Amino acid sequence: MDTTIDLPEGSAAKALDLSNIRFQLIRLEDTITFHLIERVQFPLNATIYKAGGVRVPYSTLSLFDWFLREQEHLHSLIRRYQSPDEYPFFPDVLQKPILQPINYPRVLHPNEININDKIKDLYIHTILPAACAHSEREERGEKKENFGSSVTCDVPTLQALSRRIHFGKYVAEAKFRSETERFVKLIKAKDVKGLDDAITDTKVENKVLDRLALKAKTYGTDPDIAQIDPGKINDIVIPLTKEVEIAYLLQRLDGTEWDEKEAERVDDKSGPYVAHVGVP
Ligand SMILES: O=C(O)C(=O)C[C@]1(C(=O)O)C=C[C@@H](O)C=C1
Repeated sequence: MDTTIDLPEGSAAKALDLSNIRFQLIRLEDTITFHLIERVQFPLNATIYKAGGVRVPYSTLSLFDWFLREQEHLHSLIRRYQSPDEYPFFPDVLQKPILQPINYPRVLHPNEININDKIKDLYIHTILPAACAHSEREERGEKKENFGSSVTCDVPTLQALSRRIHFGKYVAEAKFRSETERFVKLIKAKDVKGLDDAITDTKVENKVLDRLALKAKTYGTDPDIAQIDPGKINDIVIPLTKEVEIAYLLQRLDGTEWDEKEAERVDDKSGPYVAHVGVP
C-alpha cells in the first residue's frame, strides 16, 4: 500500500517559475503586514522576549520563545515542518507527524540553510520596537499588558517573515537554472559581489517598496497602523532574502562534479538536480 501522498503533476515546475515565486513573495508580504497590524494594537511588552522576564513554569525560556517552541511542537504533528518552505526555530522539538507524509517535489539542492535565529533577533530588536514605538507611553502603565495577545500575534508574523526570507532559495534556484553558465562561474570563483549583482533586480525591489508604501497609505487612517514603516521592514526583508539566495548559491555545486554534461542536465527539471530539502 502506498503510504505517501503525491502532489499534482507540474508542482516542481511551478515551484521554480520566477513569476509564481514572486507572487508568493507578495502574498507573504501581505501576511506579514496584516499580522503586524494586529500586533501593534498592543504595547511593545519588551519583557516577554527576555528569559525570566515573565516566569514560565518548568522553563527558563522567555514567554515568547516558550510559546513559539510549544507551537512548533504541536504543529509538527500535523506535518507543518515536512513542507520544504517551513523552517523551524526550535528543530529539536519536532515530532513525527500523525498524518501521512506528503511526497513533495524535489526542487532545491540539498542544504542546511536556516537563518531563523537572525530573523528572530531582528524582529524582536528592530522591527517590533519601530512598529510599537507609539505604545511606549502606554507601557508605563496606562494600558494593560496583553502579554498573551502579543505573543499570539508575534508568532505568525515571525513565521511569515521566515517563510518569505527563506523563499530566497527558490528564487536562487530559478535564477541558477535560467543562467546556469554565468552562476557556475561565479560560484566556482566564490565571487560574492558578483553573485549579489547577478541576483539583484532593482526594478523588482522598487516595486516591492511601492507596493508596501501603498498598503501603509491605504491603511494609514488608523493611527496604530500608521506606525508601521514599510521602508524599515524592507530594509531588513530584502537584504535577508538576498543573503539566503547567496548562501544557497555558494553551496549549489557541493556534492556534484560540475561538468558540461551536468550543466545540460540541469535543464531537465525531473533530473538529479531536482533535490529534496526540508525535514525528511
Ligand atoms: O524577485 C527577485 O528576483 C528576488 O530576488 C527577490 C527580491 C526580494 O526580496 O523581493 C530580492 C532581490 C532582488 O533584487 C529583487 C527582489
